[in-house]
Amino acid sequence: MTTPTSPRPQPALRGQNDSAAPEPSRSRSAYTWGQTFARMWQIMRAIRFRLLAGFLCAAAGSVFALMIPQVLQRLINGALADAATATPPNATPSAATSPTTAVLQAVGLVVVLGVLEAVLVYMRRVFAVTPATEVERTMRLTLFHRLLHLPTAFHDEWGSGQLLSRSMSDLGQVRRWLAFALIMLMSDLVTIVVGITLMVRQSAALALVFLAAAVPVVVMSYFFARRYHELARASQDRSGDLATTVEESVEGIRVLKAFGQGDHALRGFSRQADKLRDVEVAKATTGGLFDLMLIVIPELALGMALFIGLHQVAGGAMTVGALAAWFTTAAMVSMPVRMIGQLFAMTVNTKTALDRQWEVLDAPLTVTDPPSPVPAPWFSIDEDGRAAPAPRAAAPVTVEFHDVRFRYPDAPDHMPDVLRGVDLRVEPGETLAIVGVVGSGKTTMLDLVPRLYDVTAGRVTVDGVDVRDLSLADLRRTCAMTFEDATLFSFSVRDNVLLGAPAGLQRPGLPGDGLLRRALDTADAQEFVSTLPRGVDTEIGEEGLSLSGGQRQRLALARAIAARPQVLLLDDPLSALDTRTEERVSDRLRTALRGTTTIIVAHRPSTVDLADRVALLDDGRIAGVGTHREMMAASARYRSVIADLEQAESPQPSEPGEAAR
Ligand SMILES: Nc1ncnc2c1ncn2[C@@H]1O[C@H](COP(=O)(O)OP(=O)(O)OP(=O)(O)O)[C@@H](O)[C@H]1O
Repeated sequence: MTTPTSPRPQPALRGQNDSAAPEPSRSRSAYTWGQTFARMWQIMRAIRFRLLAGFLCAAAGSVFALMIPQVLQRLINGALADAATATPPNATPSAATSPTTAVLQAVGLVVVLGVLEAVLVYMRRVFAVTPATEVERTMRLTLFHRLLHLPTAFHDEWGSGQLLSRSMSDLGQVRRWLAFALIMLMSDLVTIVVGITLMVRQSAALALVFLAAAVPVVVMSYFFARRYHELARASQDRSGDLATTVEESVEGIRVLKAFGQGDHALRGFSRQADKLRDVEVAKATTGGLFDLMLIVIPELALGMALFIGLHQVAGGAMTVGALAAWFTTAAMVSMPVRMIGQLFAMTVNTKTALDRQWEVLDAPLTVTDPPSPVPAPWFSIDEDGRAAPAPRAAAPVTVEFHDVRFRYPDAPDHMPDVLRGVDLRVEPGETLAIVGVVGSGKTTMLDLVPRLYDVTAGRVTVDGVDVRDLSLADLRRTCAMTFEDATLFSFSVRDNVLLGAPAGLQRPGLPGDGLLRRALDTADAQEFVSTLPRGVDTEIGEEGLSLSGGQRQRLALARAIAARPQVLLLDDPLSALDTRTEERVSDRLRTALRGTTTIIVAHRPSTVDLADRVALLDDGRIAGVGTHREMMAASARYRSVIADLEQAESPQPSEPGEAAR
């Protein structure tokens, strides 16, 4: 089992030092060929009969094609030889022995064999393509399912392009291999075995010459496979890195433009593209050389066989028909031998693609359901003892941090733990603000409640229940969160806002419409949403990019409110709003938050006003808790942090409405 060890690839923007930038060096897969394909077989089992039918069609097609030289041999040695030796030029041959009839029969047979081969090739496709596409779909769903369940730490470590290329191009490669290369590989082997058997029957000596050529081919195949596998891996990894760069650059296109970094980004991108091109060229050259050998060596063997064969015919040890049939068969066997190079290369690419799948599928699920989840006491419990979807009416919960330590898995060794013994109790229904200097671990604290990360030591509890003892579904229904970066999806406004709303309230016309209106109203989003072309049914662009930062932030806030959580976690929720909008939203939030236990990360003194109490996070611990007034009076450190926040607060846009894009 392997996991990537490299950091996220360098994006183009960071490409200024690209020449010196570390090359992503993911650890090589430790899967053997046997392991990779035994695992693939488990997935292919469901389609094995259809694949077998495809293979039988392909093999039968090849055998029919191999029959054609046999027809030729009979024709040359039989009717044509008789006609040449026994029939006087002006004699009228009988219908039974007429060479014309024999030729017509032979041509008819060749046509029938050819048509049969064509029909069988078509049937091979019919049998193979649909199941291969099904396997591709199943594998894609499995991968996506895994990605959704892998811990946040996994996504910190892996570039999005790497995951994109694994779920798109790698799986396309697997489909092509299943639908074509695998079946052709097997049917080519059948062609080679049947063809060589026929060649041995026609002339063992000539067949021996042909077979002798197989020795260097096998030796070369071994070295080719090793080298090609390395190059295929490098190529697939580099195209994943390139996809990450494209994705990051497109996402950050405004930053690149605003900072005039377009050319710079292009240079970084071009260096990455050059590296991919170099690998692709090396791959094509290696494959080309192998193909060359696969053509040259059998051709040399055929040349030598022709020389020996002509001697045998001259000496009467072989008929002309047998020699002609031998060569036609040898030519037909040479074709799959040549094809095998390409099919082998496709198989190597597929092994690499599969290994890249297994790496993701084998990445450990570290944040999982406990073996016996505790039913969340704040949900009403149904007759079967399961937590019912609707939360019990107004029952605010406590949230507590007990001696919590936390360290990011990818943190450098010299860095101390982010949290080093955090103790904090948030009372039921209370709104508590966390204040601290930049990078002190405020967001990290929020992340630990819904288990986006698990504590390294200590406990986080909700109403006394360790969050790790709850099922993830219950825990995530209990909490709703807004993030500093307000991510929206390419859905309608309604679907974005009701994303986490209780099940059953997410379709138009249901009571969810009231919930939607209230959530939009609280986040002061109702007015701008009503100006959108289709109101709440307006599809918003990819990641909501067609909205301003302030609009996106308000929709994200509405989404958290509409989830009707017991615990609301707000990471600097008003940062993109202008002063007047912030005041309006703050007023409405104060009412909406009543009865909901809320932790709010405050980067601005005005956000602190929303809170009943404030906790100062300093040096990895809670250095004090109290009302803002108490903290101002009691803690010099708090005063200094607040002073820094006031100073850092940037000038607000003067226009009412929202912050500029
Ligand atoms: N995924 C991660 N992997 C490694 N280190 C991280 C990760 N996320 C955050 N950190 C580090 O952990 C520390 C705390 O980060 P966190 O985002 O919790 O701070 P914060 O107080 O919320 O900062 P800010 O005020 O800027 O929002 C920082 O030093 C940060 O660099």
